[in-house]
Amino acid sequence: MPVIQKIADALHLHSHSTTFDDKVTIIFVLGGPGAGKGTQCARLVEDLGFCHLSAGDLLRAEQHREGSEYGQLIQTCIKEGKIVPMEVTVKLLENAMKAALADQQRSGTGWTNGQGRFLIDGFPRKMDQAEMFEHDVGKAAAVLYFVTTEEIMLRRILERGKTSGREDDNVESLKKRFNTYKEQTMPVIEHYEKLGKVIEIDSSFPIEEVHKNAKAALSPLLPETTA
Ligand SMILES: Nc1ncnc2c1ncn2[C@@H]1O[C@H](COP(=O)(O)OP(=O)(O)OP(=O)(O)O)[C@@H](O)[C@H]1O
Ligand SMILES: O=c1ccn([C@@H]2O[C@H](COP(=O)(O)O)[C@@H](O)[C@H]2O)c(=O)[nH]1
Repeated sequence: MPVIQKIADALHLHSHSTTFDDKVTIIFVLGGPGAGKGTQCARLVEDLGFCHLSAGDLLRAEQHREGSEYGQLIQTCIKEGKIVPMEVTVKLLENAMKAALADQQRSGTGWTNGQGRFLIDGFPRKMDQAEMFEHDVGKAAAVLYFVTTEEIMLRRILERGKTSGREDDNVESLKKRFNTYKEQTMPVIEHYEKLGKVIEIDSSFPIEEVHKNAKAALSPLLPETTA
């Protein structure tokens, strides 16, 4: 984002609207590879009616979509643990959010009168993505941050790699993913920490215990459903 635009935004010199307003609750979900983000998002979908969008899953689907101009680029980035250019990922997320909000089948808690609630899993992994998403798409209410040791993450990913078929669930790719995480994603977490938006959950414990803690921390942030 150009500096002049940042200053204008900070001073509220012009009004700028995002694609989604505050009827839509957006929670970013971060944590190292294998911290348990996807597992916990699935449990929160069951309990709190979230729509779960994994940036990695959307990228893998785009990689395999016939006719995609980004297939090769995405494949290389994923294998190397690099971040795909933000324009691609932000657009995929925005489209998926629009589709979920337009989906007539989706109803119930948090999904009436234009309301919606999203867990955006594995995103933003880099500051430029965070800035672009919040400027164009919508504001994040909080960042759910799952933390455990590198040893536990390594063990979980290598176990998952036996059946996942993922090209990056191996020691070589994992080392690169850990590096990218430390160099590019940690600054994102620090940024949101300064804004008081980070909910940190220790994900070293069994799945149900982690879920109980995550659910208790998130529930108060969710708006009442309007009739
Ligand atoms: N609390 C837990 N205890 C034990 N195993 C777990 C726990 N949470 C997740 N797992 C297992 O660890 C593996 C990684 O979990 P998951 O896919 O949820 O991680 P992730 O953070 O989404 O990883 P990535 O960012 O690489 O996609 C999975 O096989 C999952 O079943
Ligand atoms: O915003 C994002 C999210 C992910 N990626 C790439 O995808 C892989 C796998 O992500 P998972 O969350 O582990 O499924 C990640 O290592 C990046 O290469 C991305 O570029 N941008």
